[in-house]
Amino acid sequence: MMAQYLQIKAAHEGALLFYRMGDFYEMFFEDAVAAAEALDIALTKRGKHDGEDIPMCGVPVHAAEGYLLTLIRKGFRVAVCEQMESPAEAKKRGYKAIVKRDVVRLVTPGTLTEDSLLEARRHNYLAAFAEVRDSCALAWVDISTGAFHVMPLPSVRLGPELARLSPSELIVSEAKESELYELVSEFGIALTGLARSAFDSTSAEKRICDLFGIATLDAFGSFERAEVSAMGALISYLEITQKGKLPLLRPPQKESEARTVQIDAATRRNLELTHALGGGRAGSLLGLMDRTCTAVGARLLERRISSPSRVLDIINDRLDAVSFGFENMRLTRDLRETLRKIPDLDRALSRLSLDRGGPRDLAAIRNGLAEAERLAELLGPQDLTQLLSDAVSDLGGHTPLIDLLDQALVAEPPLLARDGGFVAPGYDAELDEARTLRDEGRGVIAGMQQQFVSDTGISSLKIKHNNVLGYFIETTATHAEKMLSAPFSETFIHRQTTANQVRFTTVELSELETKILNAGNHALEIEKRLYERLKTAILESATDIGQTSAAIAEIDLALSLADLATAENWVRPKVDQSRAFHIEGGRHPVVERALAQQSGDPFIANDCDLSAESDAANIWLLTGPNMAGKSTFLRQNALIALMAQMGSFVPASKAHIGIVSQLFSRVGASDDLARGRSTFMVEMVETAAILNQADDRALVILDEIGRGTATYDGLSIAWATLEHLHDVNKSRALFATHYHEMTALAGKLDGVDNATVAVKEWEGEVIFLHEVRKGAADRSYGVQVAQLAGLPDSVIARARVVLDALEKGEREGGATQKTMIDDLPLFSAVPAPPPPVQKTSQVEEELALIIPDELSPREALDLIYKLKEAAKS
Ligand SMILES: Nc1ncnc2c1ncn2[C@@H]1O[C@H](COP(=O)(O)OP(=O)(O)OP(=O)(O)O)[C@@H](O)[C@H]1O
Repeated sequence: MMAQYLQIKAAHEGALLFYRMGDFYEMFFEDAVAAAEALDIALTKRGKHDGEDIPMCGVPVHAAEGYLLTLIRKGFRVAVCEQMESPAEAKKRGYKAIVKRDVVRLVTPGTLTEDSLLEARRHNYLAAFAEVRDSCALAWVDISTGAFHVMPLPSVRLGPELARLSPSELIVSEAKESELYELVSEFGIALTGLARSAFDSTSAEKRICDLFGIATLDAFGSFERAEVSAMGALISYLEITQKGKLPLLRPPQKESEARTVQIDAATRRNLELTHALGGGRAGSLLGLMDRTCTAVGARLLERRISSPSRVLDIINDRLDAVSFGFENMRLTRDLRETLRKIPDLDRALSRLSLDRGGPRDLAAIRNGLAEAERLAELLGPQDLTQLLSDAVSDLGGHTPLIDLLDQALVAEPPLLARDGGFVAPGYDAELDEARTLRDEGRGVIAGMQQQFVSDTGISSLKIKHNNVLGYFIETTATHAEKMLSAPFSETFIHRQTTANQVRFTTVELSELETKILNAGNHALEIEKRLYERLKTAILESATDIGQTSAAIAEIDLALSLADLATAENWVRPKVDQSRAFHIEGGRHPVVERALAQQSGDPFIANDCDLSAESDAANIWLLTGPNMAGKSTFLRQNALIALMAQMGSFVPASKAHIGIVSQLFSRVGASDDLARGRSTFMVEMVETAAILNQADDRALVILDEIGRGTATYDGLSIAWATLEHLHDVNKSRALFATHYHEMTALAGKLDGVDNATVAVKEWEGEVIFLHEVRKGAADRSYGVQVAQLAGLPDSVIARARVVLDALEKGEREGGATQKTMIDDLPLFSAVPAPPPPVQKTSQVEEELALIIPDELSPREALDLIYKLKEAAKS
């Protein structure tokens, strides 16, 4: 057996081998050591190899999925090796024959299909990046849904695309593995190197044609060599991991960077589009916007947020659909009730195609398609928008399949086909008979016993069962003679005589016995056969079911956005080809929700107008105190543009947006120590990317550029950056800064306006109004904010003295500033107040004296009144 293990293991280097032995997957040698640690399970040993103990650990087959998930999350790949025959079959080949085993599947992060291993509301992409001569391409699939896409992609754009798609695994040629390692690991993606041959574009073309059963790739459009190579590599990897059983993929859809808003990785992170800075979905725009009722709808929402469109017709079609839902809220509610009942058709289909499905997947298809027809009935009579009417026409046409599944399946089938019990009674006569025999076997036997009693006249005759004889007829020895002579001896065949009993069988009884014993197995076999038949019927309609599923996703998304817009009081934006950017009463959706939940404070809505003449810039230079709401304002405007272009209503009272082609944001500072970059370096790298790429259709938000270095260096960089954005990039931009000197630029550059976030000063404290107004701020109120944050009073007092001195110095001219600093009163000038002594209150003192166990209920109540009084004074 070890020889077999080692041979299989050698063919699957780099993966943990789950070696099936009966009801367990066992692991040996270093696999066992690694898995035991990763799974926190016991490490034992079994036998010896080369004189050494063999380390071993195992997981039960029925619980294997959970362990698989942990291993995959921890970065392992797992080769699942099954027994290909039963031990009895092996024995037939010889007493010492080893059960045949083979790897049936290689489980990797990008090739998961089980519900328990996947997030229902997120795609799980496997991507491949290929380079052919000077051109490159990226292809990606989600084998759990069949989605398949490809696009040409210059290698410099790989990072942003990986950030957009966030695949679980990326395949590259072995030669590129080390070059891309750093980039890919930054996104937490598993990197897999494949031999160059997997990327060969000539054999790739054949592989794609074979998969889809087409003669030439032209059937799907025209593709560059690099695209073909990337798609071919994906398919060849699927062949390796799925051991030849290929998932049901849709024909590859060609995507183009030119059709979606370009958003780089840093901007995605900063704007917290699909993940909050803390890492999770909660707190992100996606988390806030997701009101979808179906998993397919949720996945579509994530795709839309990650890839807002810049094609006007597409945007308006989507907005029309949301408007329909918005204007027909009652119908929307009814439709959403129906949508909630629709299971994940795509994932059920994919499991069925890979033979990893079960009866519940059959039922999921039946229920989903039936509800889709219901949706079509509700929507059919309406005056629909283009997108919705296209979707509705893809919902129906499944009646024969639904009828078939309806008749064939019970209402709530079990998970596994193995145990049977999913085919409805009355569907198959043979199955019904087999089940009757199995379930009512005792009843049938009892009937037979009755018959024998009346035939023989022996009232004590019984039919019994034991493990040696099976079913037998038993009479007391007194009737032996009668039974053993004609005419009964012709029917009753003697089996055994004991001290007091004689036992017989009959042809009829042994036939019935065989039938009963086999009935269970027979019923299971029939059910398995029917399962295969139903599965085939479904897979034959896979393309249509896929289309229905896509239509469900579109309808769900449009209605969920309508529901959201109604609940959150959002409006339909006007989107056109102009260079307008005019928002009235704009809000930051996530901050607004957080305020409502935490403090109940209202969010202050603000206007923003960056509308620019053709080929000119329009930039707002935003100054204002710390904590006033500058970053929030910047982000909310970027988010509003993005939401409008993904086809959603927006958090504003009015919005007019001329198509934005690129969105850039440089907000907040973060170190990138892992890549050896300081805060300031990261800031400069990101700013450089913006200045090198932004065009006159870009929307740029820059927050406190230059703050990570010395004041004058920072100011100079910020100044020059703003000028470049204005003169060269000509973008629409929002620029927040604490360098008040920069407000002078508004007078010099046509397209620059000053804006500020208002605060009120009251009794030495700042009150944040969060109102954005035209004009410049005079100061930053940093010291007041520091005081709010709880800096020790001594530090605040000292900071005020230093600030006064510095400001005085500045008023009197920069040259004298050094003298002013030298002249700063030393600490002795402002005696530091003694550190505050923690005073114990009267209530606390009294509390300390209480011995609770010695109090009667009455005394305890009196004490509470007393303490409450004391607390008031
Ligand atoms: N329009 C608004 N209405 C209500 N509250 C707001 C608004 N804008 C911001 N806030 C609140 O003020 C807090 C600070 O906002 P923000 O971080 O945008 O300030 P900032 O001016 O960028 O500060 P800093 O200059 O210190 O980075 C937010 O967390 C939010 O709670």
